[in-house]
Amino acid sequence: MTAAVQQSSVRRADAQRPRFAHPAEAEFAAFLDFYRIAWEYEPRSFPLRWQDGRIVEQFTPDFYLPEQDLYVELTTMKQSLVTRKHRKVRRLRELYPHVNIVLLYRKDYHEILSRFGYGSVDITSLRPDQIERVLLSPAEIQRRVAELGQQISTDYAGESLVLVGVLKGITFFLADLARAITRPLAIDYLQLSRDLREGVAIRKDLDLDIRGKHVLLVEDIVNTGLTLDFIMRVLREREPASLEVCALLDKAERRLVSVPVKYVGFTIPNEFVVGYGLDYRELYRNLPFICVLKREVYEANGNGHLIGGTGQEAAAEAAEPSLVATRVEVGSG
Ligand SMILES: O=P(O)(O)OC[C@H]1O[C@H](OP(=O)(O)OP(=O)(O)O)[C@H](O)[C@@H]1O
Ligand code: HPA
Repeated sequence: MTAAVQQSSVRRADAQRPRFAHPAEAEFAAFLDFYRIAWEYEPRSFPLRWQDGRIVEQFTPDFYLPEQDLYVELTTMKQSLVTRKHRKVRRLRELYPHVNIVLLYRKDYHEILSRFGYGSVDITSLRPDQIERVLLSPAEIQRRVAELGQQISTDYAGESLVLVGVLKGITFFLADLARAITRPLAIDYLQLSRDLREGVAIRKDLDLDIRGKHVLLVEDIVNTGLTLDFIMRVLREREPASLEVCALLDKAERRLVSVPVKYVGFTIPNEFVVGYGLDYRELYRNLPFICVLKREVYEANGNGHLIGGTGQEAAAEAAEPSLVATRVEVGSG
């Protein structure tokens, strides 16, 4: 079964967009959309004062961010407004101590990202304006990894397995997936070398003997399928009890050879992506989200500003016909 999730799942179609009372609210909603943080606009009013059993004062925070169970009230630098809002927030906290609320100044928008697993956005000297678009937020990745872990745990009930990760893009996905699986498991790694003339070869082989074992091959991304096809043939010769594949990302449009990927995290459009283990010339693996970078970033790298090289590879990848603003699908085997 494959469930499709619109790329704009946390965004709203124009017709569904609320009428914002203030331009700053529309700007904040656009900021949240960019980082794929789910939001609701003014979903709840909190009574603050009563007289003769009637509500005489209430407070409706501007936004609710369900992923963090957090209300946000935006504020300006205007002192009279700030004082009034501080008073309302204080009162709300007294009356509803379990409600999380922050009063947010425009200059502090980016600070809120750390609550959503973004860490510091310029973690590798990457500025927000160098990101073309965020494809998958940390919360979306973690939710899907947890689902995959559950599904795999169910499918391997009563068994133990060997997770085989293909270095190096697998670094974070394998670490998270392994902890989401509740079956006993061993972890091993393969590393490949690629040579234009010689093709793909094993640079670092497994330490474990997988004969008679249930093997789950874990990949960060499948494009043409050529890498996976090669690895599957090598591993099958070792006669495991079973051999299945789990890939976080599937660029299905690029497939040249058919490969059986039983567990798919997300089917993504044909764009070059970085983050959460995926690199461009070894950079950006430590971004906690997955994004498409602006072309100028690759060009800067290609000129040797960051890590050297010609930058042609990713520029070529990035230049391939892409389905920008199409959708990300959540798939399962
Ligand atoms: O389906 P294919 O077209 O064969 O492409 C998929 C391969 O590309 C990526 O590796 P990459 O060369 O980026 O190495 P890395 O994991 O070390 O970053 C990925 O980890 C796969 O191994
Ligand atoms: O989109 C990608 N990003 C990073 N590394 C990759 N290796 C294959 N595809 C990709």
